Amino acid sequence: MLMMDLLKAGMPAISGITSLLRFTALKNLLSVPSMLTARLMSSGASQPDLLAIRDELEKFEGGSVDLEMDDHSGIAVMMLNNPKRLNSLTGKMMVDMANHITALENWSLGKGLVLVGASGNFCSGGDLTFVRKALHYGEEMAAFQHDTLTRLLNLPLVSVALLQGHTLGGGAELSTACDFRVMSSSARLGFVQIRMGLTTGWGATTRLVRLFGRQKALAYLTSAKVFSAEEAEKEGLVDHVLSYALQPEEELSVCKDWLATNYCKHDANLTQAVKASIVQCDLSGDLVDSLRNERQVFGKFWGGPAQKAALEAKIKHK
Ligand SMILES: CC[C@@H](C(=O)O)C(=O)SCCNC(=O)CCNC(=O)[C@H](O)C(C)(C)COP(=O)(O)OP(=O)(O)OC[C@H]1O[C@@H](n2cnc3c(N)ncnc32)[C@H](O)[C@@H]1OP(=O)(O)O
Repeated sequence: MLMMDLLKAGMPAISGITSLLRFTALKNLLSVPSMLTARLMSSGASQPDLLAIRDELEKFEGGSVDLEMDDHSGIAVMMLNNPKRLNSLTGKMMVDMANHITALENWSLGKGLVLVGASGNFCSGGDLTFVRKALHYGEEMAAFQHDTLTRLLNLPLVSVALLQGHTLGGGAELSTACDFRVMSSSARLGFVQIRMGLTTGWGATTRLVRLFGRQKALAYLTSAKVFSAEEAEKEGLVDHVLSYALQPEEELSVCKDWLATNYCKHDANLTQAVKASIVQCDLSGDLVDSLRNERQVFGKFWGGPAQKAALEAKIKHK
């Protein structure tokens, strides 16, 4: 879908070089089957009905995901915005993110993307208010998130997650769907799903094995260790730690510069071509099979006794 179609679909007017996209109900945006869906169809597996799932998820309101696309620098910022709940994701935020990724897939001037949370926190996972109401809907939510985050990973842009404050559970999963991770020196990062009576719901098992190998993936997911920035850098979990105490907005600006000066300094067409070639090399049936298996396992635990006990216990992942 082209930018013109987005405008027709009801986006606010674009002013100057910055395209500020805040929209909630672009129902047509997901009508183009994504690469992942197309592969599921061609592999003959039963196809998740992403449009129906999107309509269900949209009912779980709260927060937003906002997108700013700067045509001049070619760098976009996608912000998770649910700060009172440390930017944990509601169903509506998942739908917002999916819609924005469609816009980014069609951004011809784009080179890079920063994924960040509002007010100094990246994301503390699924919004537990949403989670409690959606205990019947685990595999469907997982299918939707797998599609969205595979599309994020495969964007023709160089992406970086800026990890500030808390990056926990699903938040840590989101960070693995970006090409790079930059971490604030005081931030914390942990794959705490097992403490919540769960396996990964948003595809991080598959991505962690591909990124760091099976041994590290096993260690992160079974220990539920919450890493400091220093520990995360030593592990290779993050690519860069911001060295001095800055305000969250200053860190965003430093992170954008880090991305722009290192990986987005060349022509947009070329940058996109390099990323698209890498995605092409990386695509294999294994990814689809692995994600399908991952969400079937997740579906067995979601809504089960261990998750319910964890929700009762109101655990803090310190
Ligand atoms: C479905 C995805 C699933 C997955 O597959 O991975 C998950 O992500 S499950 C969720 C995993 N995340 C959690 O379990 C986070 C639990 N919260 C904590 O551990 C702590 O809140 C914290 C993140 C360590 C922060 O502690 P602290 O600095 O002491 O702040 P507060 O605890 O007072 O938090 C402030 C405020 O935010 C609310 N909050 C935090 N996380 C969530 C969340 N995931 N969902 C909803 N709300 C969240 C917290 O309840 C506080 O609100 P108030 O109580 O109203 O002040």
